[in-house]
Amino acid sequence: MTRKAAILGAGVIGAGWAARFALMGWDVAVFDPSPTAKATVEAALDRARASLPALYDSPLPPEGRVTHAADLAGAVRDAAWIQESVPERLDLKHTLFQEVQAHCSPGAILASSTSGFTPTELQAGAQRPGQIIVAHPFNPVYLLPLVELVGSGETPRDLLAKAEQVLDSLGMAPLTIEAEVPAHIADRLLEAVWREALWLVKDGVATTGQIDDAIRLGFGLRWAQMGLFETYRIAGGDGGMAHFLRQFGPALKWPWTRLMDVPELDEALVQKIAAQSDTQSGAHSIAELEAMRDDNLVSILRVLKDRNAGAGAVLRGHEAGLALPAPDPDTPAMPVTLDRQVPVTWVDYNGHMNEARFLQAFSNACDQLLHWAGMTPEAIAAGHSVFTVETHIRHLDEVQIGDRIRVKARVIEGGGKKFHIWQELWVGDRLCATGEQMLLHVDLATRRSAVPPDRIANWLARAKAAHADLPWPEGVGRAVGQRA
Ligand SMILES: NC(=O)C1=CN([C@@H]2O[C@H](COP(=O)(O)OP(=O)(O)OC[C@H]3O[C@@H](n4cnc5c(N)ncnc54)[C@H](O)[C@@H]3O)[C@@H](O)[C@H]2O)C=CC1
Ligand SMILES: C[N+](C)(C)CC(=O)CC(=O)[O-]
Repeated sequence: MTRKAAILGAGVIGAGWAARFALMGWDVAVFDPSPTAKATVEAALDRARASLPALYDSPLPPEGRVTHAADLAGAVRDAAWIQESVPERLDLKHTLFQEVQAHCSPGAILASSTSGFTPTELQAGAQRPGQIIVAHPFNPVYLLPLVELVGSGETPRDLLAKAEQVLDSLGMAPLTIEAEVPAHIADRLLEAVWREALWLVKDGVATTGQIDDAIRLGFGLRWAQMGLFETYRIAGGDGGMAHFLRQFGPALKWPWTRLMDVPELDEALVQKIAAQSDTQSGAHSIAELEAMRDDNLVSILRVLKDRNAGAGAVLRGHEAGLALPAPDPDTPAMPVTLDRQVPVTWVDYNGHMNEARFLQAFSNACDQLLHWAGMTPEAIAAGHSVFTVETHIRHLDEVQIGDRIRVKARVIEGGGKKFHIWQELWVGDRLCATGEQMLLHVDLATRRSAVPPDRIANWLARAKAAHADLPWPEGVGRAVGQRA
């Protein structure tokens, strides 16, 4: 499959898709007649570059090329994935699909971002109905993994399977929905909450700020990691879900909510909500709010990744496929042991990468080298590990948020009980830090030093021999306060 995506409509959602595809290495052709489309895509790319790579501890593929096509035919030609994100109007989408199918490959995936239309509605009047599916994303598309994937009876199963594969490769989480219903799953839930929130404001029960606090200070934190059913199972105590349903079930019929009743969005209500929203958030521009949202999402997602929970589990799975290739230990060059972007969470009050993060980078890079040498989770489970006994870090230049850092390693001593490693942290051609560490191989049963298993010993001894003729690094063996 060629890795070219066509993005039709480049507003909030189309620009987000363009950024997600491009940062995952796809070439992207955008078609949107609006004179502001280019700027919207550029802004989304900037936000994505500042956030998406920061989710990962491995390098993303080289960024794809983003071009703006003069016409729709030029955009969709040769594209393997065509993503429609024009306004939510069925007539507009029908006209667009007819033109797309006249020019695109019949094998291409033709996906709609629609929030509410079903595939059967979208396919009406199409030349090849089975080619059109729903791939409903969430804003910001370059950070949130969920995509609701829906086909109709006309949709070949292998097309959905292919779509799932592509979305997986983009680091996204396709949720394939068998039933065709208006608004799929997530927007039905969101609409119920949204309707209720509008009533609370209209009835003067709560302000927009109070409602947002009620979500973000409480159940919003639970939903990000456990969703609704798992959370309520716990709320049933040891009696679990059955007890929860018996206890709170009756409230559903009292009822606590306004159910399907929709408040009239007359000018007075629009003004009331808009004024409250201005008071709540008007001090910030939309761009500032987007940056805050993205920084917070990156931090939340990274914590979830560490805990392998919720969307963090998706990230982990995707990252496993992005790992650096293992080097040949006999190569007479320092291998790159870490290649990543500096995330916002690594920056301190001085506005640069905090000293503790240099140790983290060197520690992760050292673990990577040892992993290549054979110190795998299985080897560790069998009792073979290392303990660090000494570390010396020199900070030679500042590292900023978003910088791409590369660590290179040299094995000075290896193969026996001692493992002496020299590491250099580079940003482009700037050497920003060096780290020198002495580690001891240990037997985890006795927790005392021991020679490593042959496989690990041989790999490290070969790397040491391969590195031996490299120029001796300036700074090896330095101590704090040493006279020049
Ligand atoms: N905004 C949101 O939160 C979400 C929206 N969606 C869905 O994504 C779709 C797009 O929504 P938004 O990005 O919010 O809309 P938007 O209004 O921000 O962007 C729509 C873009 O389509 C362009 N456009 C209009 N006619 C076109 C045509 N014939 N060919 C190419 N481009 C054309 C417009 O110039 C505009 O840039 C809708 O179907 C919506 O339901 C899905 C998930 C979330
Ligand atoms: C408001 N909306 C229906 C367009 C929202 C979505 O479709 C998904 C989202 O990102 O919340």
